[in-house]
Amino acid sequence: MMANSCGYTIWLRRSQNLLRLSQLQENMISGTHRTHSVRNYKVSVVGAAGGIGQPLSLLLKQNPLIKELSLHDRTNVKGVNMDLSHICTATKVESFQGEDPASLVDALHDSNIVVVPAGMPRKPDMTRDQLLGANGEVAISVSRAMCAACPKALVAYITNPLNTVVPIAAETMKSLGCYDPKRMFGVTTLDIVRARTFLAQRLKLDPAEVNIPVIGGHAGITILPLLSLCSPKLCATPDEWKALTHRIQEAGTEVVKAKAGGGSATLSMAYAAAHFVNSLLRGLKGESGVVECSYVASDVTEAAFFSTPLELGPEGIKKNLGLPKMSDDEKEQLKKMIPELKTSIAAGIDFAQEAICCAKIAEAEAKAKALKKKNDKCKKK
Ligand SMILES: NC(=O)C1=CN([C@@H]2O[C@H](COP(=O)(O)OP(=O)(O)OC[C@H]3O[C@@H](n4cnc5c(N)ncnc54)[C@H](O)[C@@H]3O)[C@@H](O)[C@H]2O)C=CC1
Ligand SMILES: O=C([O-])CC(=O)C(=O)O
Repeated sequence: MMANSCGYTIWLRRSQNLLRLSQLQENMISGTHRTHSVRNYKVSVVGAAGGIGQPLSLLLKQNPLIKELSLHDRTNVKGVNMDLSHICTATKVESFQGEDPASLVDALHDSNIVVVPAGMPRKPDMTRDQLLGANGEVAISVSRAMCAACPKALVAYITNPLNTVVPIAAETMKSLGCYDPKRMFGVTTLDIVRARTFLAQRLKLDPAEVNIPVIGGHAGITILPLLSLCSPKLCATPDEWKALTHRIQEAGTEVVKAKAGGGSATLSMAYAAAHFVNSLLRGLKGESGVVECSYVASDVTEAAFFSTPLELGPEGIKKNLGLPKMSDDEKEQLKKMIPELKTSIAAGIDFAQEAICCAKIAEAEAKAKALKKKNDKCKKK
């Protein structure tokens, strides 16, 4: 009896420690204390069975603000759902599988946030732009489903080429009359995660102590880390400065090369996206002072989409904080990236317009077919 009760006490202590650990993890992810949080939101992940989708869903299952996690993928998502649903957090998980638009509409129904890591990753020697043919359609199907299922949700795209995918989504939602630029985001958080990591290595600090804005877009020279604003201050030679900027801009390619045909960044991206989704949730619940950089519709430069620090709120973007103060060299780099961003944005608008046109033709053809069928029936009578 004594031994049993002693064993039970040890077990209880251990499980309390376990609980404490998971509470700690939740707090780490959320930046909030569990007792002050409200588990109130539905978050959907499109592409949940993929390299990013799975670890992202695992992290979101631990977020104390999420009541319901809805997983969608074309394939293999049922097992991911079963697996996650055994984790002892109160977040309810459900899954929807299939290529048909109806399964996506069902998955997204009444979501507060839709996060999209669906689509093909790069292989070595590919540019992100080369993914447009394979991935452009993702933004169209998600936009259509959102207009039907959750027109007021915030949407966070991860899918590449991000600089083009977000304009495709915006154009598609516009054509359906449900576009709200305050609610659409391209996730560039991984660039900031990387910048903080590399700068912390250089400064010999904990990355948690390092802050830096990264503006622009999410490909090559359109990724502009503002090293002049690094906190704590970075003292380095111009060559070191250049090398650090280049490393941050090409970090995605570094991972693609290291994975040697096995895809691109997944775990660091899942970490970055979980952080970004948590910031969106904190904004939704009315927390003040939540600021993230993200690629959004913008009028701060000549590019119609651009990432700058944004204050987040219950409606998505509360305030675009605009371009931070830059050094002369950073201003030059900004000038150089704008034509590339404009080209990527124009490609997105063209892609969406073509799809809108095809959809209209298909709709007209279906109507004509139905009318002909009706006329033939009448003639027979
Ligand atoms: N924004 C960023 O910083 C980053 C973006 N990415 C991008 O994220 C995307 C996903 O990467 P991974 O997870 O590594 O790829 P993956 O191939 O491992 O997973 C993609 C998943 O999406 C699913 N999928 C594809 N089309 C779909 C559709 N129309 N509807 C529903 N599900 C669909 C697939 O079945 C698969 O499970 C890629 O385009 C990649 O380039 C990757 C890293 C960083
Ligand atoms: O490089 C890629 O293709 C994936 C990506 O966007 C990143 O890791 O930054």
